[in-house]
Formats: sequence, C-alpha cells, structure tokens
Amino acid sequence: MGYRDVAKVGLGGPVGSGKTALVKRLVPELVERDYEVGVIANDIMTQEDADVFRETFADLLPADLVEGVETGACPHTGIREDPSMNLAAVDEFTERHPELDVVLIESGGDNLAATFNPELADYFLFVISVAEGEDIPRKRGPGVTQADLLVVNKTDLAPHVDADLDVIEADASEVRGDDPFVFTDCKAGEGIGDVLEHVEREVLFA
Ligand SMILES: Nc1nc2c(ncn2[C@@H]2O[C@H](COP(=O)(O)OP(=O)(O)OP(=O)(O)O)[C@@H](O)[C@H]2O)c(=O)[nH]1
Repeated sequence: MGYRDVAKVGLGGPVGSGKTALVKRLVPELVERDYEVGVIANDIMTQEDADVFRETFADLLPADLVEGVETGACPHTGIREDPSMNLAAVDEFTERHPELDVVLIESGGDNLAATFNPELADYFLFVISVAEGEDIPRKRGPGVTQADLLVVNKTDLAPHVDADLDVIEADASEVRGDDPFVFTDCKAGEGIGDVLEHVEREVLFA
C-alpha cells in the first residue's frame, strides 16, 4: 500500500474501557497477517500509552512506528476539531516507512461523545466496557451510534457487575440498526478475530 492509501483506524471510548488493551491484541494479529502497522497514542499530558506500546511491541514494530501525541486538557480536540498533530504523525510514518498498510490511532479516554474527524480516521471503533453498566448503549452517545464498529469490551466482568449481555446485545442492536457491534474480552483475547474481520473487510481489503 502506498503513501496515499495507508488505512487510518481510530479507536475512541471512555477512560479505561480497554482501548490500549485492544490495540495490544490487534497489533500482533495484524503483523501475523503480514500488515505493516503503525500506532499513535493520544494522551492528555503524557507519553505513557506510547511508552507502553513501544515496550509491548518491541519485537513486532520499529520504535519509530509508535508515536505519542499529547492533546492537552481536551482529549477529543486532537482527533476531531484539529487532527493536525495526528495527521503529521501519520505523514512522518509514511515518509519513513512507505510500505505502511495501517495506522491504529488510539484517542485519549473521553466521554461518550468522542468521535473521529473523518479526515483522520477511515474507520472508527468505539470501545465501551460492560463494567460501567449495561445501560451504556441505551444512552445513545455519538460514539456509540456513529462509530463504524462498536466494541463492547470486558465481557468477562459482566457477572461481577450484574450486567446482562443479552440486554446489552438487544440495546446495541436497536441503537446501531444495521451497523455492527462485537463483544470482546481483551483480557482473554476473545472476540479479537471478530474485530479484525470487520477491519480487514471494511478497511484493508476495501
Ligand atoms: N477484566 C478485563 N479487564 C480488562 C479488559 N480490557 C482491559 N482491561 C483492563 O482494564 C484496565 C483499563 O484498560 P486500558 O486498555 O488501559 O483502557 P483504556 O481505554 O486504554 O484507558 P485510557 O487510555 O486511560 O482511556 C486495565 O487494567 C486493563 O488491563 C477486559 O476485557 N477484561
């Protein structure tokens, strides 16, 4: 894939929903499938997530394909209103690695309203967690309704927080209409194949 058609995949969602955990699961699978992958981590004030990724992916990705973008107080500004810092990072990646196929862009944790600027992300995953309660899909936040793929993570915690996955499934179906959603347990690695199937079909094979 050339400079112009590197696929940009955004991951947004509330603080702690599992965006980092999902990226950690997706990157090895993508590399295994022979894709050249870059990762950008947006963080409010630190490079913490980027440092974690560099360490986690030390054997999988060149260190210069992991970048941290510090967004300041408002985490969605960098992915929605003014994505210039993120786009500059993508440009640097593609200049250094013209063979790059896909860049995963993790947003800083935010609320249910965070969405990606379409210029920044060709495909946008919104990650929520069942641990915050089964009624999140019903709240119809823009992330939940507008994302290309809704990822409902931490299914393993459902029994511990009295969240009923059948209720979440019914609500997500209603709120999303024909748009897809998947359940994941990033701790055990469940559902990762489903996420990849959507990303490959909609973005990488498109
Ligand atoms: N039990 C369980 N824990 C998970 C799962 N996914 C993530 N976690 C844990 O939840 C915590 C938060 O996960 P992260 O991946 O850091 O969440 P995040 O959305 O990147 O968080 P921010 O970047 O701070 O917004 C960590 O302690 C993870 O280990 C899951 O599917 N099940």
